[in-house]
Amino acid sequence: MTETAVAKVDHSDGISTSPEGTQRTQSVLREIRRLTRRYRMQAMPFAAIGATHGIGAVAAALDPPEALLPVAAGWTASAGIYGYVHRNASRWDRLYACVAAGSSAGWQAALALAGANGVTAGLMWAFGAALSIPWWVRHAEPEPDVTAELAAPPQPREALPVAPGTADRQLKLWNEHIAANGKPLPGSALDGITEFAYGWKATVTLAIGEHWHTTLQARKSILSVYDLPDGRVFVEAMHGESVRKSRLTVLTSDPLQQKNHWNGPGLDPATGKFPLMIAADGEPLHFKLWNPGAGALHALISGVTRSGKTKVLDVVLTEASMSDRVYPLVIDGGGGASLPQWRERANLFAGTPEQAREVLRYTLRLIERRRPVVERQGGGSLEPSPELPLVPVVIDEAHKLLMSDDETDNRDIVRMCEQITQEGAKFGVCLILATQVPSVKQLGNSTALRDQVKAGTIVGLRITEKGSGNMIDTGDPMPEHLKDLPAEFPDGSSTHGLGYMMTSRKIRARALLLENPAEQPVTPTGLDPDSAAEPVPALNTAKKPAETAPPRRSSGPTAEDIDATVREAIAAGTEPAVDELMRDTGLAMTQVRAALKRI
Ligand SMILES: Nc1ncnc2c1ncn2[C@@H]1O[C@H](COP(=O)(O)OP(=O)(O)OP(=O)(O)O)[C@@H](O)[C@H]1O
Repeated sequence: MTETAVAKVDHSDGISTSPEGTQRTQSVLREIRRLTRRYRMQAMPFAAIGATHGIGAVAAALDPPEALLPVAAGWTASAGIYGYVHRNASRWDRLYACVAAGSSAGWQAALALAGANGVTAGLMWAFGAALSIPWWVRHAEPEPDVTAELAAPPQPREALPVAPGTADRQLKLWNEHIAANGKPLPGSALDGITEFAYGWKATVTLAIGEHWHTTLQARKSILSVYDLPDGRVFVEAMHGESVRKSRLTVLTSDPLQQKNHWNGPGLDPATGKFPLMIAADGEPLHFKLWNPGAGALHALISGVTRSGKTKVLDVVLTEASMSDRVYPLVIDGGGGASLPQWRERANLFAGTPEQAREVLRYTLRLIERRRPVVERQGGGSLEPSPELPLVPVVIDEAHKLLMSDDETDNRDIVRMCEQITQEGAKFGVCLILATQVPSVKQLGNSTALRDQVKAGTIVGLRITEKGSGNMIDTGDPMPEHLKDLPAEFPDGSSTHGLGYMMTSRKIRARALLLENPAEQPVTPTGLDPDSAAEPVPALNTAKKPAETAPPRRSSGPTAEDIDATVREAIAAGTEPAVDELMRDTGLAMTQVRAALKRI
């Protein structure tokens, strides 16, 4: 017998651990995990009935007054569970939890008095089962068809050699309907076909004289040849290879159709990035907060209402606030209604335009505070660390704060944002904006802001207007316009979070979903001593816009506000020169000039 044929034996207990045995155990464990995940909601009533029975049995076995103890503990637990549901769940769940917790408390007492093995226990199980029915009906999910999945051996995500015959079929179809003369890509070759969990990948090489953009244009024909619905074929550049080559991904099933839940912090301090989206081939796409050695990165997240922008910001803010090297500041352009979960959790939270101005001015002053730090380290850019954290200013509904109209003059906010994006990166300060459309118009018509943000990370979710994706068409052509992203998947579920991240991969992806960021812990992070010396604006005392609204311009600063800001800056040591005052106050040149004249 050869050595490899001998099953490994664990001599400590004599259990055979042959590879087949391990595989079987792993697949049983996987199946148990899958069933637990899938049926956890359905199993909840059984857990509650079992706990009620257990408490009743313990109490019945004890004599008074000790018997009171398990009942008291059970009642407290019932009240606690109800209290938790009351705070966190919908009205239906609250009502259900109220009835269930009340019944459980009643049955605990009944079992304690009448004994836990007789008719009372039977009645209690019958009552519990009846009460479970509305729960099961409400939480019933359509059972996915897993017959094929169960019949086939489990497939790991990474590429596998294709089963004989499968590649032949793909190749035959390609050669007959795509690469033949008179077909969309005559003379093209399909190589290196490999299967993965959701389909197959290959390399396409076009005939001499052709460019891979032609393969991109042939996507619809490829879909038709392989008989697939829209959105299942992706063609990507192979950077560093011949322009004739491209990577083809063909999905036989769509992993984006399911929600992909965020499952724990993933920010890597060595690279400054964390997984934010899952691409159509199941690979993660990373959001970069900073570039090691090159400073902080700005970002733009855009998409129509209900496309999932705020949820993307929730993931970004959770990763930031769980890291000991990030100190996030939050501005909610939606008047505090967009990111309410961050009101208490962010280091600073601005819910009104006036508070937003305060936070932006403060951010500009932090940049100034950090100038000597960069000088002390001899130039370059600051590397985020627990002693010197990255300061991202996250602005949701940024278009509301950046766009001006007849009623509102927000040019000072645009100017401050421009300044932060132009100067902040090397001082570890960045701007992360969320707008409805990735257009320069929504950035207050500031091409400076657009150019800076474009150099960072762009996440484009679904939009509805054609000509608006002008910040997205950078580098390689997009496989599809954001406007063409579907609002619903074929099964009728919404496509929230579906879009593209402008990384080296231009492939459809879906953002990870974090249902409730408030459940995640926050890592206390302090600013570096230079930044910490800057007085923090007292936002809680900031007036609401309604109280400050001047008659003509609802949220622009009044002349008195501007004069007061300029006076304060001069009193704090800023030279009374226009440039210096613009830098320290974030005010526009005309505003500073007018204020200096008035003062
Ligand atoms: N990645 C995702 N996966 C699955 N569902 C998501 C995802 N992102 C968001 N959703 C769901 O979509 C809905 C809308 O999300 P969200 O509030 O983030 O949208 P929005 O673009 O910020 O909308 P608005 O502009 O109206 O604030 C939410 O109910 C959320 O649960």
